[in-house]
Amino acid sequence: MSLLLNHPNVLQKARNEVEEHVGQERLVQETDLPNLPYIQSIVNETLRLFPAAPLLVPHESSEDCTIGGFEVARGTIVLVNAWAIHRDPTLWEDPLSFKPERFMNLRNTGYWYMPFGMGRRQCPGYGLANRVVGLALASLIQCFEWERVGEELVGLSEGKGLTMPKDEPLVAMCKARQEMSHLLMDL
Ligand code: HEM
Repeated sequence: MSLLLNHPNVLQKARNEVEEHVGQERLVQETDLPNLPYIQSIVNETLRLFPAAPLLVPHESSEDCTIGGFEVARGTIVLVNAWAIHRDPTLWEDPLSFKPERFMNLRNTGYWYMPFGMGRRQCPGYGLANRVVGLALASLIQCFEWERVGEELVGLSEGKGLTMPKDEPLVAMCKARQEMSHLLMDL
């Protein structure tokens, strides 16, 4: 939401997608998600810039190996800096900009995108997490108008903690959309 408030054009594009594929006569539901690739791209792009586990979780190498020219002995604890990989300018064009479009029609993200880790110990909850976050975001966009509290952009600085919490909690203005009030009143 913070990124969307700072990029109203992206928010508008996401709303257009929901309007086009879901409309105003019913609430968005899980089965709509495959038809909402831009919403999914917003989730992907957010997790690229702000991965919830920036260093993933510690792994232990099960055998001697070489990673990027470094010899890693068996039994070494290895931390993968997904945050740095996600912002590497040799892997991403304009890496610090919030551009959900970069994930549209991208079939394979390769080894440079790993908000849920990778391989055998990849997060088993990633499908559930993507659906829950995508559906929550789509619902917030479908049902409410969102605005910043002032001219100033929402601060995106990171607080302390392993999961990169926001430094300051988000404060925003939101109101139910007139067009959706007939559905919201029945909830
Ligand atoms: C946006 C939400 C989530 C993010 C960003 C996330 C991210 C991650 C990451 C980075 C790992 C470590 C992968 C590695 O070893 O390198 C992990 C592991 C794990 N996650 Fe998630 N996760 C999310 C939601 C969930 C949910 C909803 C569940 C369960 C329903 C879940 C269950 C697990 C479990 C059990 C592991 C340990 C897997 C293993 O070590 O074999 N996660 N997650």
